[in-house]
Amino acid sequence: MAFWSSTSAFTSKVPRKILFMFTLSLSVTYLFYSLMSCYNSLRFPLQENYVFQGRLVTEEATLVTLREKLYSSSQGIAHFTEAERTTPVFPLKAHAEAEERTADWIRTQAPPTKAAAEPSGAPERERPELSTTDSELRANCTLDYGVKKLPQAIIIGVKKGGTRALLEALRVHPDVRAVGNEPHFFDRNYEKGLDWYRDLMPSTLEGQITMEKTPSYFVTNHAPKRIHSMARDIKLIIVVRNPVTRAISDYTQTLSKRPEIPTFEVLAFKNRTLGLIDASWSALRIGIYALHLESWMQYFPLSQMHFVSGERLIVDPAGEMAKVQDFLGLKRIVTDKHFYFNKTKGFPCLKKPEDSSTPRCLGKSKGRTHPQIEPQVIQRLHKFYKPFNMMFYQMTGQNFEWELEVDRDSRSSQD
Ligand SMILES: Nc1ncnc2c1ncn2[C@@H]1O[C@H](COP(=O)(O)OS(=O)(=O)O)[C@@H](OP(=O)(O)O)[C@H]1O
Repeated sequence: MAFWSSTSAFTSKVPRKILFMFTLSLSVTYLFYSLMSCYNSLRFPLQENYVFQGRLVTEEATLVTLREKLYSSSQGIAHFTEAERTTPVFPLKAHAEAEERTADWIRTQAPPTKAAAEPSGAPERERPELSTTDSELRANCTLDYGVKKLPQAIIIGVKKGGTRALLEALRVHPDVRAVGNEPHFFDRNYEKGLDWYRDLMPSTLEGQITMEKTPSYFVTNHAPKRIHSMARDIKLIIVVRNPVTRAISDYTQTLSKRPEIPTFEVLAFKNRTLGLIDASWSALRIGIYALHLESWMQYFPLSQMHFVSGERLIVDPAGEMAKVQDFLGLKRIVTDKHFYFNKTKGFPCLKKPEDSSTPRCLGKSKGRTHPQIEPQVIQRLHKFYKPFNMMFYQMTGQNFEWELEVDRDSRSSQD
C-alpha cells in the first residue's frame, strides 16, 4: 500500500510528458541492444551474397585470368615443354583422377584410420602433426578470462611451410591468444556457423589478438570470400617455402602414414618420358603459390597480407618474428632471447613456450628426414615452378630466392 501511494504521489509530481519521454528512451535503448546482439547472426547468412566491386567473383575465373597471363608471357612459357604449353595447368579430369588415386591407396591398401572413422564434427586437430606443445597445452589449461572473439589474424598457409613453428612462437607473445588445433572452419566446417567458430577461440582481454592457423585455407577456393565476409579487415599470414622442398615435405608426411604409396618420382609425372609434370597432384599443386594468391587478391589488398619465409623462419626465427609482430601491430616482444638452436632436433626451439617455463621443440612430425629424390626430378620441378615463383615474387614484391637453392643444388650435383 505504502509503495503504491508513494508511486502515485511521484507520478502526480512528475509531468506526464517527462514520464512518456523516459519510457520511450528506455524502449529505444532496449531495441538498440537487441539489434546489436543479433548483428553477428544476421551478418552470417548475408555474406553468401557478397559481391566484389559490383561483380560476382568466381575463383575459377580469376585462375583462368592468371593462367592466361602465365601462358601468354614469353618468359612464362620458356620453361614449359610443348605438352605443358598446350595442357591446362589444372585439367579437372586429371585432378580428379590424381585425387582418386590417392583415395584408392587409402581405400584398398590401408586400414581405415581413426581420423577417417571419426565424425567430422570436431575441428581438425593436427593429429598426425601433433606436437607435445599441443597436447601439453590442453593438460595445462588455465582459467579463461575475457571474451571469445572471432580471429583478427589467421595463418592461412601454406601446408608444410612452417606454420606450426610460427604459431607457437607467436603464442609466446602476451598479446596473442591462439587456438592450438586447426579449426578448418572455412574449408570443412563452414556450415557450422560463426558462433561455432567463435566458441573454439580462447578468450581474450582488451588489446589481445585472437588467432588461428589452418594451412589448407590458402588453397581452398571459397576461403577468400568467406573470410572476407567475416572480417574484411582481417590480417592474413602466409608462410611460404621453396615449393619443391615443400612438395617433398608433404609427400614425406603422406609416406609416414601410408608407406605403400608410389615413389615421389612416380607421382610427380604424368609422363616421365615427356617430362610432363602432374600439376594436379596436390603435393605439387599447393606450391603454385601465384595461382592461389590470385584468388586472395580478389578480396584482400596486399597490405593485409604478410608473407613469412619458411627458410628464414628456421635460420633467423627472431628476424622473421620481428616482421610478423610489426605486421600485427604488436610490440616486438618475441626476440632472439626466446629461441635457441637445438642441435639434436636441427631446428630452433622455444626457450619458454606459452604454457610452460621449460624449453621445447616441436614434435617428431616437424623436421622429418626427407627421402632422397632423384636430382633430375628435382631439377625438372625447379624448372616447372620457376615461372610461377617469378610471378609470385612480382605479386608480393618479395624475392624468396628459391632459385639460389637450385644453383647450389646443381653445383653440388656436378661436384
Ligand atoms: N622450429 C622448427 N621446428 C621444426 N620444424 C620447423 C621449425 N621451423 C620450421 N619448421 C618446418 O616446418 C615444417 C612443417 O610445416 P608446418 O608446421 O606448416 O606443417 S603442417 O602443414 O602444419 O603439417 C617442417 O617441415 P619438414 O622439415 O619437412 O618436416 C619444418 O621444416
